[in-house]
Amino acid sequence: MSSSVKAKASNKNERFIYQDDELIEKPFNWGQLRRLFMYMKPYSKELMPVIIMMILGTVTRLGVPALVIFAIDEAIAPANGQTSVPKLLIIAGLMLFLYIIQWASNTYRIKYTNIIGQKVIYDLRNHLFQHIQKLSFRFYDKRPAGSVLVRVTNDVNALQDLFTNGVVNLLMDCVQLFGIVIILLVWNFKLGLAVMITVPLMFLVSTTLRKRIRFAWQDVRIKQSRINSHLNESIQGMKVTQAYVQEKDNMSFFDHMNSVNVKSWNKASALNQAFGPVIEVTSAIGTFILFWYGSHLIQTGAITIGLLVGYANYIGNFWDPINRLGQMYSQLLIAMASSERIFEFIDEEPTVGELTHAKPLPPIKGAVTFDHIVFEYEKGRPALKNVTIDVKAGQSIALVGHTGSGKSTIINLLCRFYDPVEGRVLIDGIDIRDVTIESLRSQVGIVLQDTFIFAGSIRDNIRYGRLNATDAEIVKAAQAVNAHDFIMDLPDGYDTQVEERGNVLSMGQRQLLSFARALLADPQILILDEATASIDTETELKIQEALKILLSGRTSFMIAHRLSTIRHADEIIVLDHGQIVEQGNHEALIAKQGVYNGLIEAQYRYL
Ligand SMILES: Nc1ncnc2c1ncn2[C@@H]1O[C@H](COP(=O)(O)OP(=O)(O)OP(=O)(O)O)[C@@H](O)[C@H]1O
Repeated sequence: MSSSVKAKASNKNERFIYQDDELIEKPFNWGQLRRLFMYMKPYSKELMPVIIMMILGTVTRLGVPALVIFAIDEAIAPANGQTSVPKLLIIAGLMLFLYIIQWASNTYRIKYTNIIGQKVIYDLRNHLFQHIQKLSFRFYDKRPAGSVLVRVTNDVNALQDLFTNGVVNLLMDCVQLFGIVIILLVWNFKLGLAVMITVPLMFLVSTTLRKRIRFAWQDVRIKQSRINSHLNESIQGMKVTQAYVQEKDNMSFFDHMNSVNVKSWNKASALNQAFGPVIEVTSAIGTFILFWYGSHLIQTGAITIGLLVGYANYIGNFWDPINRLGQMYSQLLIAMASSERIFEFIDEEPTVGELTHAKPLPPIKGAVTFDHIVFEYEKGRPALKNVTIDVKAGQSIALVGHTGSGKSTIINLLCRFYDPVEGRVLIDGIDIRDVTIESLRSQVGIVLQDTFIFAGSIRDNIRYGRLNATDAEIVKAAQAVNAHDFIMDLPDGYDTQVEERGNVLSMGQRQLLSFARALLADPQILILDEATASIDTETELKIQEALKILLSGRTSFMIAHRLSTIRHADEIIVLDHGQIVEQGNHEALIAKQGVYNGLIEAQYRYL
C-alpha cells in the first residue's frame, strides 16, 4: 500500500483515504481561468476568423425576428390594410439569405473551434506529461500512481468540452444576449424593461444554486479520482489479492466507492437540472408580462402588432443563451476543479532541481566521494547519518547490511534521485548538484531491484539503454550477459513483443534484459541494486564472468543480499541504521569477526 494512503480503522468501507485528492471549497479563481486561457494564445490567429464567423452567425440570427416585424407591419397587416405579396416575397428571400449565412458561419465555427480545442488539449496534456517526468522521486513517494494517471487523462479530458466549444459558445451567448437587450430597450424602452424585470430574480436564485453546484462537481472529481487510484492499485496488486483470496473484500470496498461516486454524480447533476426550471419559470413570467403589457401598448397605439410578435421572438431567443450560460457555468466549474488539480502538478517544483548555471558533466573517470552525507526521506527520520565514502575510479564497491540499513539510499543519492540534507556527493571532484541531471545520469548506469520492462519488442527494451545502438550492438550486449540464448528461444527472437512490466518473462529473464540494457549504455559508473537476486546460481556464475570483463575499468556499486556475489569486490561497505560500521575487503572483514562476518555466518546457517 502506498505511503500516501492512510489507514482508517473506523469503517471497513473507508479503510483507505487517498489524501492528496481531498479538495476544499475555494472561491472562483479568475487567475486560474486566465492561466487556462493562456493555452489558447498560440492559436489567437486561427481563432480570429472563428470569432468573426460567430459574430456573423449571431447577427444574422438576430436579424430574423426584425424581418418578422417588418413582414407583419409592412406586408401582412400594414397600416393601410393592403397586404403586399411582392413585399412578403422579398422579405422571405432576405430571410432565406440570412439563414444560409447563419448555416455557413455555424458550420465554419463548429469545425474550427473543435480543431483549435483539440490542439489546446494536446498542448496541455504534453505540458503536463513533460512536467511530471521532471518531478523527483519525492513527488512519486507521496502519490498513488492512479492519482497521477487521473490528472493526465480524466482531468485533461474534463477541459476538452470547455476548449472545443465552450469558450466560443460562451462568447456567442454573451454577444446574443447583449444584442437582444439592446434591441429590446431601443425599440421600446418600457416594454423591454418590463419583459426583463424577472432577470434579477433569476440571478438571485441561480447565484445560490451556483455555489452548491460548484461544490458538488468538486466532490464528483474527488470520488472519481479515488476510484481510479484504487483501481490502479487493485490491478497492480491483483496477484496478491487473488493469492490471499481477498476478492470479496476488495469488491465490497470497490462497490462502496463506486456507489459513493454514483451518489455524488446524481447530486451534482440534480443540482444542475435545477437551473432549467428556474429559467422556464422566469421565461413564462416574462412572456406573460410581454403579452399583458404589450396588448395594452397596442391598444394605446404605442407599438404595432409586428413589434409585439418580434419581441415574443426575441424573448424566446433571450432565455436560451441564459439557460446555456447556466449550463456553461457548471461546465466551467468542472473545468476549474480539473484545472486546479492539473496546475497543482504543474506548479510542483522538482525537489531535485537544476541550478541555472549547471554545466554538463564532462566525460568522467569514475572517482566518487560521499562527503559527510546526512539524508532523510521524512523529517526527523534519518536514513543516512554522516556517511563518508571515497571511491577511486575503477573500483568495485559492495554495499551490504540489514534490510533498511540505507544501501539503496546511497545509490539514490549518487543518481541524484534525491539531494542530501547535508554533505556532498562528488564525481571526479565535481559536486553533482552543479552539473546537469542529464549529463550525470547518462554516465551512471543502473540496474534496479524492480526491473521495468516496457511494452514493445525485446530489442527495443534493450535499446532503451542507448537509443542509437545498432542491432549488432544489441545482440553483443545480450550475449555478454547470457541473455542471447533465451531470447533466441522466444517465438520471434529479438522481435518478440513483451507487455508492460514484462509479464511473459521470468524474473531472471527480465533481469538479464535489464543487464543488457545497462551494458549497452556503457556507463563509466555502474550500479547493480540487488541485480543478481533472481538469477539461478548457474546463470549467476556466467553473469559474474561477464561482469568481470564488463566492470574492468569502470567504477561499480553493487548491492546484494547474496553475499557470495560480492566477495571479490575491492571494498565492502557494511551499513547499519544509516551508518558505516565496517569497511574493507572480504578477507579483512572476515578476519575482523565483526558485523560482516556475522552476516556471512547467518547466511550459511540457512544453506
Ligand atoms: N521513499 C521512501 N520514503 C520514506 N522512507 C524511505 C523511503 N525509501 C526508504 N525509506 C527508509 O529509509 C531507510 C533506508 O532505506 P533503504 O531503501 O536505503 O534500505 P536498504 O538497505 O536498501 O534496504 P533493502 O535491503 O531492504 O533494500 C529505511 O528505514 C526505509 O524505511
